[in-house]
Amino acid sequence: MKRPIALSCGEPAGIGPEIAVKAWDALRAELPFFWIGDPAHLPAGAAYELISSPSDAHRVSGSAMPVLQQSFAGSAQKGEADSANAQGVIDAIETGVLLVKSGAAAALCTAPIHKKALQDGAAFAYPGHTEFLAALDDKEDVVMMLASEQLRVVPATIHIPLKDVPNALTPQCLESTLRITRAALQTQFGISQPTIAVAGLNPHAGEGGKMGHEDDEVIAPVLEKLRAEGFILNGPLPADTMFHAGARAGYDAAVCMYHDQALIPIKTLDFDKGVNVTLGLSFIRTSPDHGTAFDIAGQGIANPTSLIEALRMAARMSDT
Ligand SMILES: NC(=O)c1ccc[n+]([C@@H]2O[C@H](COP(=O)([O-])OP(=O)(O)OC[C@H]3O[C@@H](n4cnc5c(N)ncnc54)[C@H](O)[C@@H]3O)[C@@H](O)[C@H]2O)c1
Ligand SMILES: N[C@H](C(=O)O)[C@H](O)COP(=O)(O)O
Repeated sequence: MKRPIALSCGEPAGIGPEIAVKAWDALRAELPFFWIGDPAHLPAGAAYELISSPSDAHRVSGSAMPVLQQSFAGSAQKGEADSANAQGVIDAIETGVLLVKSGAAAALCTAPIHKKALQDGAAFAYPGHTEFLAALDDKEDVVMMLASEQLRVVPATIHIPLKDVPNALTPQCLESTLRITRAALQTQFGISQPTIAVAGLNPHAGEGGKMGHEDDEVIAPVLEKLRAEGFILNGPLPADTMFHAGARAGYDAAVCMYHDQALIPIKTLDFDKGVNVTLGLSFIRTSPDHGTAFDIAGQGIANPTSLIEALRMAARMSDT
């Protein structure tokens, strides 16, 4: 019997609860998951049933969304985070991690959190799930990949101000990112000899040093070192010509130098079906590629497709 996937509820004031119910309705006959959250945050009339253990998810899933109750101290006014809920949001993620690490759940999928709300309400010390999960899993280096059928992208630096990117782009950071990315392409995506395109940092990949030196002095030497180990790497490439269809046909994943250099192309190409997957953890974790969408929360119009694809990817990657 397939082990269920744990879905943490994310920010109650966001669209997480409503897309969870929509995802359950779409996947009820395909894959089992249980939602870690407070049923009071679900849309009125949602079909749910409380469970006491992940092993109950199968029995329930065909007719109702299985819910593992998580308590919250605040209200859940859609569209406006209540900082009193911050600890409950964090606890739901930690419960999911415990259950996946114990083997009770096959993988963890996380609904969107509102990072500032967690920082304000619970002094959350992490920029996002990725860094928090790495700490919970005692992993120094993990990688955030955004993946869809059209493109896989990895930013070498994530949730830091743009002005801090050049200093954060150390040879160690880039080498670790490339090693984790290649290993995941081989083991999780079944590509034995993956080709990875690597973006430059500067316009025109530095134009031979005329527009910056990181491309020639930091990025290129790392690529040379790894090519000597058998990595198939293209770059450093001018980022503005890496993502058209013809370019994408030439590689299996693109490693970029900072958050938006990676996320703009995939969210432009495939916002509805993009999935965020964390590589380098001891367990499988995926999430939708979007956030809490406060501007539409509670209107019942949120698109569940990215969450559905995130749950499907978690199931595929965990062979559940
Ligand atoms: N995986 C995550 O936990 C995650 C991912 C991205 C952003 N965030 C957080 O979410 C908060 C808001 O971020 P943001 O405004 O930059 O991005 P966002 O994705 O929440 O919203 C951007 C725009 O896309 C729309 N949108 C997003 N998801 C949608 C969906 N499923 N269906 C229909 N429309 C959708 C929103 O209505 C909004 O107009 C921030 O706190 C951010 O840190 C969390
Ligand atoms: N950076 C991602 C995005 O913009 O879609 C998202 O915030 C993921 O962050 P975490 O999974 O680390 O919360």
